[in-house]
Formats: sequence, C-alpha cells, structure tokens
Amino acid sequence: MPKILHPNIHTIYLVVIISSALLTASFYWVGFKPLADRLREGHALEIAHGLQSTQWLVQGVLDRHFALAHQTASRSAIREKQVAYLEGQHTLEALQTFTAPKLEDALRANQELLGIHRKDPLGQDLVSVGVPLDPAMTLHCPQPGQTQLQMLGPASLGGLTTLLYCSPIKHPEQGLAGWDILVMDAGALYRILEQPQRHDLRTMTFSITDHAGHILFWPQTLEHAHSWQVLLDYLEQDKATEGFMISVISLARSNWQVVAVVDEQRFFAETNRQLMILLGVVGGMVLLVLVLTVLVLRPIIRALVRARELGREIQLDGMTGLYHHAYMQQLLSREIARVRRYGNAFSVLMFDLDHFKRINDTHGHPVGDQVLLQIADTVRQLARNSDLAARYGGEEFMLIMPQTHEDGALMMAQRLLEAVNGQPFVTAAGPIPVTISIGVVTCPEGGSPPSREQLIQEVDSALYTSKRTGRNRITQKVIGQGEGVNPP
Ligand SMILES: Nc1nc2c(ncn2[C@@H]2O[C@H](COP(=O)(O)OP(=O)(O)OP(=O)(O)O)[C@@H](O)[C@H]2O)c(=O)[nH]1
Repeated sequence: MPKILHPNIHTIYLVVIISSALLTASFYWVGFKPLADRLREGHALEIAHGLQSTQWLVQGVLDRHFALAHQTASRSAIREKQVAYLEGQHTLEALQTFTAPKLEDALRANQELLGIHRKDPLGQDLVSVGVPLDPAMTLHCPQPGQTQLQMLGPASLGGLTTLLYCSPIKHPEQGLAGWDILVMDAGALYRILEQPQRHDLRTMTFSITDHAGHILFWPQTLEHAHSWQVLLDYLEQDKATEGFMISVISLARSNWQVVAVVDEQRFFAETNRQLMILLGVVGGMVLLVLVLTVLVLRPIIRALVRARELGREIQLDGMTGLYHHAYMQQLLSREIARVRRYGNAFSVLMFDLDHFKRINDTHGHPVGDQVLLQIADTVRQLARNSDLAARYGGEEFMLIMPQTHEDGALMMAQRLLEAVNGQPFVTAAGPIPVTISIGVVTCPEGGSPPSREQLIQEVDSALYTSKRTGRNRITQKVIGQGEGVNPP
C-alpha cells in the first residue's frame, strides 16, 4: 500500500535557503575571494613600484650632483690657473680674482649648485663662492687616501638642507691640483619623498637613511608620526613593528638606502572597506531574492499542496484513509486492463467483519468506528507497497494484489485472518475480539481476466461462501477453476 506523500512546504523553503547559501558561497569563492586576492597582490606591487620609482628618482638626483661636481672641478681654464698658482706663477689674490667670477657663473647656471669652496691639494682654502660653509663643521675633504669624487653628506646651511660633495681637481699632466667642496640643494630629494605623500599621507612613507642607521631625509610635509618611530625601531632592531611593512632598496655611489614604511592596516583598509561593501550588497541582494522568492512562492506552494491534498481526499475514505469504493472501481478497471495487456497474474481479496452489528449494538457506533480504524491499520501494515486497499463498504474491505499468484494471495489472506484473530481490538469499551471472513479470487498468469463486475461478483460470492460456511475463514477461487474454503 503506497504511503500518501504530502509535499512539505518547509522542505521547499529549505531548498530555497540552501540554494541561496550555495549561491553566496560560490560567489565568495569564485568571484569575491579571487578579486580580493588580486587587489591585495596589486597593493603589494604598488608598494614595490613606489619604492623602485623613488629609488630611481633619488639616484637620478645624486647622479646629477656627481656630474655637476665633476664638471665644475674639470673646467680647464681655472684649473690651469690653479696649477700656475701652485707653481708660484701667481699670487693668491690673482687666482681669486680670476677664479671667483667663473665659479659664480657656474652657480648661476646651475640652480642646484649653491656654493663652491676651492682648496689646494693639502686642503687650504683658496676661493669661496655662494653659500658659506659653517666654520663649526668638521669636514674631511680631502679624506686620507681618497682621490675620488665623493659625497660628504647632508648639512643644514643658510636655512637650507644641502648635500656636500668633495670633488678632486685633477690636471692631466700635473696630477692633483686641489679640491672643491660643493654645496648642493637637497630640496629635490624632499620633493621626491613627498610625491607619494600627495596621494596618501598616512599609509606609505618613503625616507632616505644611511647604512649606519641615521634618518637623513624624511618628508618635510609629514610630522614625525607613528611611522617615524616605526622606522627608528626598525633601524635599531632590524625588525618591522607589528602591523607595519618595511621595504628597503640601496642607492648606488653612496651608503644610502631608500626605506618605505607601510602601515598595512591603513593601506589595505580602503580596499577592505570596499570589498566589504561589495560583499554586503551581494549578500543583501541574495537575501532580497530569497525573501521575494519565499513571498512569491508561498501562496503558490500552498495552493499546490492544497490541490494535491484535495486530490488525495477525493480518492480516500474519510474515516480510514484507505481508497473509497468509487475510486477502487477505477483502480480495479485499470488493473484488469493491465493484466489483459501483459497477461500477468493478479488477485483480489475482499473481507467483511463478522457480526459487526453486534459490536455496534453492544458498545455503540463510536466503538465500532475504532475497530474499523484498527482493521484499516492492520491492512496497511500487511499489504505490499504495490497493493491497493479500499474500504469497499461499511465494514467491507477490498485489496487488489497485482502480480500475485494463487499461493501468494492465500498467504496474504491467512496472514490477515490471523492478524485480526490474534488481537483483541483495544477500544474505549475495552478489548473486543474480532474475526473476519475472506473471499479471494486469483486470475492466473496468461488467463483471461473477467470484467470488473464479474470479478467483483466472483470475490463477493467467495466471501459469501466464507460467511455461509461458518465465518472466520477464507474461500479462494481461481478463475477457470473451482472454489475452495480454508477454515481458520
Ligand atoms: N460503527 C460503524 N458501523 C458501521 C459502519 N458502516 C456500517 N456499519 C455497521 O455494520 C453493520 C453491518 O451489519 P450486518 O450487515 O448485519 O453484518 P454483520 O453484523 O457484520 O454480520 P455478518 O456480516 O453476517 O457477519 C451494521 O450494524 C452497520 O451499521 C461504520 O462506518 N461505522
């Protein structure tokens, strides 16, 4: 006997919710996460590029300074004059008169060149033009054993941050003719360091330090904020503070390096915020679709469920839940048609409660109803899924057993008889013993099944035989053969 399945509205909602969750999860894994990873990778590249371009720009300034210093020291006319002075051909005054205007010309021609202080090979001052040097400053130009152009380092002169270079004046034949201390404007370096700050003042700070761990240049527009302390800690301990990232790149021709301090949280905060907004919007949309789906589907599902229930109801007997008489007629006709086509065996069983009137009369109809319900349950339990059970009349039941031979049908009838016999039915009036009389008709395999009316008449007649011969028994008939009674 098939179970009646009612589609569960909660199951449908559950499916909708699970689908939405799967949709959200696939959006996260296939769309959102790769996007977030790419953006983060992009940020890492941004840092690397920022550092690289800063290094190039700073290196460009230093190279320009070197070129300028070299050029100044190798101007031949004043170099020759200086050699002649060293050989005693001129006075110092004559040298100064000749050299100073030419060096001043050089200052005018190169804005970055702020001062030139020319010395003899032993370091004695000869000529000075432009921004003066601080007498309190100890300058090692020339450095012992050094004959190359070199940077001396940054110095604050005349209210400006400058870079000092020590450049040898070399004569092709006479050798070393003296030294220039060149004062260069370091403003260009600040401008380079401040360039990234214009875009973002908080997250990425570039600076220039020397290998000894001194901060030489720091963006002038930026206060000594938290990242300054982070850089100091890094230079001291060679380790980045938690939440910060430090990238370093060395500069050629100096002991300098460009250092980027990145406030990771702030750097990624904007991206994270935008990603969260995106996730929120998509999540909200999924939720909205979910709610709308539920709202739209709800009445439709309810109507479908109700329609299905109604369909069932019109096939079923209201009290027992088995098929009712009229529907059983249809089922029987269908089964006979199937057997006529495929030639398989099938059996029909009909049974009736014995002396049921007595139960009703003695205990009342409600108690009789309780017995009928328990009979229906017994049939449901014993029948196969493929069997079709009906309450055929008041206390009369029918069971269609497709693909069931004579032996199988008798076995089923015996089980039913024993099941009813073997249990006193529990009712409001106490336990009541019940017996039934059964008629079974089998249409054997390959046989020609009778019409529906004839079949009902045959099974009814078999049932009548069971009643007539003493009740509580089975009468079996095989179409085309005789009738046999099986007492309990
Ligand atoms: N409680 C209850 N009784 C019903 C229902 N339908 C039919 N009956 C009763 O079933 C009884 C049938 O009685 P009878 O046809 O005389 O048969 P019987 O008393 O069972 O005797 P036999 O069939 O000859 O063994 C009647 O008392 C009906 O009122 C029902 O739905 N509920």
